[in-house]
Amino acid sequence: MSEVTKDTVIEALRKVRGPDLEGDIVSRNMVSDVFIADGKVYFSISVPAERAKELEPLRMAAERSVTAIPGVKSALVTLTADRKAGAPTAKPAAVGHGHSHAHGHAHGHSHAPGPQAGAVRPQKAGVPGVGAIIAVASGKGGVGKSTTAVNLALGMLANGLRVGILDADIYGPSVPKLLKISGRPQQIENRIIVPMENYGLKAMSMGFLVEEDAAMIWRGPMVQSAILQMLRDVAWGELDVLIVDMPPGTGDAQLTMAQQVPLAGAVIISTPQDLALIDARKGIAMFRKVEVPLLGIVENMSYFLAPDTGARYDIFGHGGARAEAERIGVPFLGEVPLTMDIREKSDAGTPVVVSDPQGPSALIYRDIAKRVWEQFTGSKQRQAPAILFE
Ligand SMILES: Nc1ncnc2c1ncn2[C@@H]1O[C@H](COP(=O)(O)OP(=O)(O)OP(=O)(O)O)[C@@H](O)[C@H]1O
Repeated sequence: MSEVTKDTVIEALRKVRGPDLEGDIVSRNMVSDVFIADGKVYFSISVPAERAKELEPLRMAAERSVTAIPGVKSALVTLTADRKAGAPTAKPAAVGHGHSHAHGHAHGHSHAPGPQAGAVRPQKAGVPGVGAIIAVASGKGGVGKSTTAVNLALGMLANGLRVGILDADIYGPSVPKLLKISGRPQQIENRIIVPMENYGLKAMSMGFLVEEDAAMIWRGPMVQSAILQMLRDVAWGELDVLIVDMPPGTGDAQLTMAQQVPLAGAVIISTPQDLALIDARKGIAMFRKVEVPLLGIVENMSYFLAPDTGARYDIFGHGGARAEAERIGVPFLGEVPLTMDIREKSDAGTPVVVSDPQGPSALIYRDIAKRVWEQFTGSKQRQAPAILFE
């Protein structure tokens, strides 16, 4: 069977008429970049936000015409909200999110303030009902990012917030295991799926959707598209905060993700070692580049706590992350020791914050959760004057 190419897809889309039957969607510049992998085609069509519902048939027509191409297994087409002509295009000042393209799904459920809702600078559309999306990231793998993300999310929940977690680590999803969730999420209407849940925490992960290793062959654009779908096509409900467990590292994929997800802030996890700190620095530079506020650094595996005596051993160069945070002017959020219970309870899918909620490790995570939230609300206040709709 012949390989499907972008050109064949674009040719097919030239036959789809634009809104009001004027021209076609390709010549009217409404089609995003087209991603093709394994016979599956992904792209979006930008339409004016207020016409999204009415233009649903256009989306369906595009999907049909692409599915009809020989060799195409399926097509996933989404509508994204277009920016109104004349909307401000200036580059954002101190905060804002660089991107002028609104990624909001426009089919029906979008009531989030779009970039045209009176905003002084362009904003990525948020996720309706979700107060803040906060990334947990690390400059490199293996520093305990996922363990910290899960316990931080549960710590925020324990502190009284409504919380969800999105596992954006497509190649090595760990949230299903860390939260002991198996099975597949339910689909409700029109591709919208219900998040899984355990310990009161709503969760979404590629691990729930595809067989293990299936995602390994995916290329960057598919990964981004999958993450944006897990963000926007999931019935998250009302949440104060959605924690995003980012893929480790600071490559192009991470950068694109940091740009595309409407992040309210980022938390960097590092171990105290020099090498990890160099990587953490790269992580910080990445978020600065895309103008996502840095809520702070957590030092993981900061010191060792002996299981029997509770004695503390500073064997990892403890304090490195705090010193680094001070040096570069980023808040320091706290130190998590290396302990047997954190490791064993994570492996068992019963994170310390829920399995031993009054234990010393749980209290440390709750304290960090409190600081992250304080930093977020603080940074929101600092941003407020520039955002009219708030
Ligand atoms: N504070 C801690 N004390 C003890 N063990 C820990 C701690 N933090 C993480 N670990 C353990 O370290 C290992 C790596 O943690 P985790 O999977 O969270 O790292 P990660 O940075 O998300 O890794 P990757 O980026 O490769 O997915 C796990 O076995 C985890 O249980």
